[in-house]
Amino acid sequence: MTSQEYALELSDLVMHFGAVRAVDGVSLAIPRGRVTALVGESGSGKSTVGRCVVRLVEPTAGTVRIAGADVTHLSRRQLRRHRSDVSIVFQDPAGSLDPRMLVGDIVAEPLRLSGRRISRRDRDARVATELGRVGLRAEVARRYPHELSGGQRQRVSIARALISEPMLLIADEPTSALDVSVQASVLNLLADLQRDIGFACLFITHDLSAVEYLADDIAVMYLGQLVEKGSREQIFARPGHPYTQALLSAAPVADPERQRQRQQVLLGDDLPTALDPPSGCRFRTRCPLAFDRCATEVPAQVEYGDGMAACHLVQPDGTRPDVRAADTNEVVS
Ligand SMILES: Nc1ncnc2c1ncn2[C@@H]1O[C@H](COP(=O)(O)OP(=O)(O)OP(=O)(O)O)[C@@H](O)[C@H]1O
Repeated sequence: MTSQEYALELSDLVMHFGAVRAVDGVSLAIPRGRVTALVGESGSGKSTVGRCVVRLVEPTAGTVRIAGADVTHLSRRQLRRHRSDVSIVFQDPAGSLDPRMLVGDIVAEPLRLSGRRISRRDRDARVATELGRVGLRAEVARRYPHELSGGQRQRVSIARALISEPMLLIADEPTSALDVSVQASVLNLLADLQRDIGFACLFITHDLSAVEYLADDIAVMYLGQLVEKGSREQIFARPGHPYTQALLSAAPVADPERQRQRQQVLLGDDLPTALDPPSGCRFRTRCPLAFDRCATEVPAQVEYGDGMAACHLVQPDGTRPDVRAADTNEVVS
């Protein structure tokens, strides 16, 4: 693939906040029209990757390319005007929508900021179309955010993000602040819109099961680094990295029979800090399979199936460890 065929390319992206190594050398490419889920626990650096892409923060090092163009050092203003547009939907719609603005003005804001002239009538028509696309009636344009439910507000955020027809959408935990009862409908809406419109998407989530029907590819992040990448099929069927295996074992399974039979690997809550990550493999302090080499040698990213895994126990011939077989760990059935 040439650079143009990727909606997003991150090369060795680094974002340090002082001594906090939030993102520490992430390389990732999303082809146009495809969805990559970026998964990992809270604090692993996922949101910071998304914020670097839309330039809410300026990366410490590395490059961000959108549709082949290096946008790493453009100002946010320049980025906005860039032909290859990128939008973001945040976790909390209440915090990201200005409470003093009417919904219609919120949704139309990207059109105003783009600097292109557009008549009031065309603008209102675009807003009505966009609200319709996300399942809201046109009258909602004359309401304020506080008059809407959480799910409706997140639909407004999605309408605002899509009105400028971005090639790339960053969706940062778009359903995790919502009531469980509406999470699925917002997730389905995003999946339908992505299929209809065909934008590329970086879908940030801590919940692997949420991406099973949405993602083409999955990238797994741990303490600022990617530990595994691969197609959705491969990650679910043959996860290579012990961390991916543990995350999958913790995700709820719909089938009660499978849920009973599977083994869950408990990692505990003791995620080390990004201030002082462990030497060698960063996952080793929680890995049930860690051995001497893991403390001294940073694992290389080896080719594994259709992606990569960074673990001393994964081999390019497809050999992989199995965390459930580890007898040194708390393994529960
Ligand atoms: N502006 C900031 N200043 C200092 N540290 C920050 C800043 N933003 C993020 N961090 C730190 O960077 C690390 C990664 O945070 P980030 O929010 O990217 O993780 P995350 O995986 O998205 O988690 P969450 O799901 O909780 O948002 C954390 O240790 C966090 O405390």
